[in-house]
Amino acid sequence: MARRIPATIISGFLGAGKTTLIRHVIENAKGKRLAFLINEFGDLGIDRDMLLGCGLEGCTDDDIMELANGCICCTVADDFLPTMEKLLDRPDKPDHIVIETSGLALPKPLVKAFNWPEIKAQVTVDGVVTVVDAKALAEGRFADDEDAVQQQREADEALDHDNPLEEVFDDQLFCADIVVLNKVDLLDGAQVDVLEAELQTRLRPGVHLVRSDQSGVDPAVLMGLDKAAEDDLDARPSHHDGADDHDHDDFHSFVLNLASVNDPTALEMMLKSLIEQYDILRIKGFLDRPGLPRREVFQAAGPRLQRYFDRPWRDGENRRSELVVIGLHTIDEAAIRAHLSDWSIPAAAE
Ligand SMILES: Nc1nc2c(ncn2[C@@H]2O[C@H](COP(=O)(O)OP(=O)(O)OP(=O)(O)O)[C@@H](O)[C@H]2O)c(=O)[nH]1
Repeated sequence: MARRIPATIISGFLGAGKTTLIRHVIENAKGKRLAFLINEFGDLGIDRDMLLGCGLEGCTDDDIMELANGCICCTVADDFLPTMEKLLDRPDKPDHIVIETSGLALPKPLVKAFNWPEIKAQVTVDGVVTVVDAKALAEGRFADDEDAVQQQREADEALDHDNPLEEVFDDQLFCADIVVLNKVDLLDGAQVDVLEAELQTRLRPGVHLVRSDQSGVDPAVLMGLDKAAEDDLDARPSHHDGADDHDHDDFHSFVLNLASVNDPTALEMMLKSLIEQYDILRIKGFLDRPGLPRREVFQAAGPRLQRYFDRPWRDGENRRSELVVIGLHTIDEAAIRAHLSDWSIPAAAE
């Protein structure tokens, strides 16, 4: 058989640092021809646009393909396979394929898809890289809050008490060939030591863990693992083994269309308070700042916010302020929209 193209799957919970890692891989490609498939939860393709906005070589429309329509693990046949076929039909085949899954995706169904005959003949899963937000893990964001579970139990005996955040996080860890413990800059060394020791006990035997700040791991450490992950699915346990897909009804996302933002600090303060009040998991998107030539990226991963300017708005481009919000299915979208009514574009004008 001709040499198959290696594919690396980048997994990791919402906001862990997957796109940051992809950017780092692009910056350190060293002449390798890489193709990227980017998938995200929610209706706006922010990640791909953000990567294209960085203006790097290897960051063109052709290099970065988007897998739209929600979580890759549940849309494999509709979206992933046709996109891969398109990629493999190209005359200039890539040296390596990198796939960023959405933060809510289970990696295992995707790995499984590499056993489809059309794909298996040409591509193999070199490895699954799982990025972990060290700070979020230290804050216990993926573990059950015992008080909340108890309250729920008292309120409704029939409720399913599994924690969807923990399940997704576990599945991403169980499937990993290597784990990147990212955002260690937000913790002190002793905290990272404790976290790393605890995390290591949850990984499959032989899975290594590397620490990082800004996902700054040498791509040579992550790529070239040669694991052929599609051939050892049984070694990768999942909370969802036996089910065809997992329940994205556990999560909800919506898009906020905002007016031009004159006072970003006030907006930021409002969003910060909404994140705390409504336990928003992730916000990301772009802001239009009147009079300024560049669009502003806005990010929130849990309670931590970030803003920075990326590329200039293009001539004739519709300057829009759009943010994707992701939370659990219980998130009160109407209340969040009501709090932001002063910033919002009236529906008719959208
Ligand atoms: N302090 C700190 N922030 C980081 C680090 N890595 C990434 N971030 C920030 O965390 C936020 C989320 O990073 P992304 O790379 O977009 O995360 P992601 O996993 O691609 O997010 P989703 O695709 O939405 O799941 C951004 O604001 C990053 O700038 C890090 O090592 N330290």
